[in-house]
Amino acid sequence: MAAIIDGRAIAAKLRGRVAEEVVSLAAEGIVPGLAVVLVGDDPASQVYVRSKVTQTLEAGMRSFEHRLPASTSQEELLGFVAALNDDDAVDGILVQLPLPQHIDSDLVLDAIDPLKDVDGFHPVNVGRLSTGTGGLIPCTPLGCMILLDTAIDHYRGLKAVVIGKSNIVGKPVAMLLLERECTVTVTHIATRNLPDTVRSADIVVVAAGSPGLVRGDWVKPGAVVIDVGINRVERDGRKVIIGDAVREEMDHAAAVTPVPGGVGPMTIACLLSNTLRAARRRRGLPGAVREAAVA
Ligand SMILES: Nc1nc(=O)c2c([nH]1)NC[C@@H]1CN(c3ccc(C(=O)N[C@@H](CCC(=O)O)C(=O)O)cc3)C=[N+]21
Ligand SMILES: [Mg+2]
Repeated sequence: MAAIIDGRAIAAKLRGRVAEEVVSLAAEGIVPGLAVVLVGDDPASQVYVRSKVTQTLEAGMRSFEHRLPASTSQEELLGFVAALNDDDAVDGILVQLPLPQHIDSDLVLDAIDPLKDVDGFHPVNVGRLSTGTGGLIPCTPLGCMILLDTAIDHYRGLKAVVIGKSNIVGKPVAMLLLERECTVTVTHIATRNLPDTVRSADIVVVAAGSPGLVRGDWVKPGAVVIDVGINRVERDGRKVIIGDAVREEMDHAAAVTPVPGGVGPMTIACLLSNTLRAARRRRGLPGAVREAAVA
């Protein structure tokens, strides 16, 4: 039977550690603050932003929630980001994606102060990740690594197959696996013989946004499967959330993450940890939770 990696419990533990560090920072008169900017009224985004705000407050940090109308112009949003860059109470800035069609998200991400870029999407942080020179690491990939750490002691030489090549998950998680000296193959929707490639993997990270893509016979016995997919589908007339892997077919895996309750909760816990890290870094204080969580 595959072990089920309990993302909810591991995320709760990480949030607890962040909260403890927030208490010790408060003794030095520092309260980390996270600004979350939501443009428009996408229902899924509203739910995520609500969780982010609640969990930020629960960790003892300041939350600045900004809801802007869908009609906000690119110039207005850029001006807004500039003001948050200049606001000393703001340690972390997250602009919720996706943005409305008329806004160029790359321009907006480029405008965020890299030191406050808790999503790790700014080109400076992307570059720092690829050269292994510090910087802020994207939350979902960081969460994947913390979950993997519960199932894997030695990464060196293991074969990792990433399915998905997004800037948000696929590419950065590949970099983190490479950093651990895995042999990394990044695959995607155009990859030929995808099942055969996946069958060679000791570690499978699937972030394809394709419900039930990874079947049991794609997965080598003893492999670890990290499922990043969050797909809202209808099953027997009920709306449910499923991942990119068919979990009922994964008994022969060593460990798998559930959906929900796997990677998702880790994403927000890592956002809080990145905010704490940004607050320390900006003041020239040494590291934060991440070093302890991802050695
Ligand atoms: N700038 C930016 N940064 C993000 O990090 C970002 C974003 N934009 N846009 C949307 C995606 C999605 N995302 C999730 C966060 C938490 C869960 C989560 O907590 N999921 C739970 C609940 C799932 C549910 O009920 O919807 C779970 O998987 O168990 C999922 C997805 C962050 N995102
Ligand atoms: Mg999940």
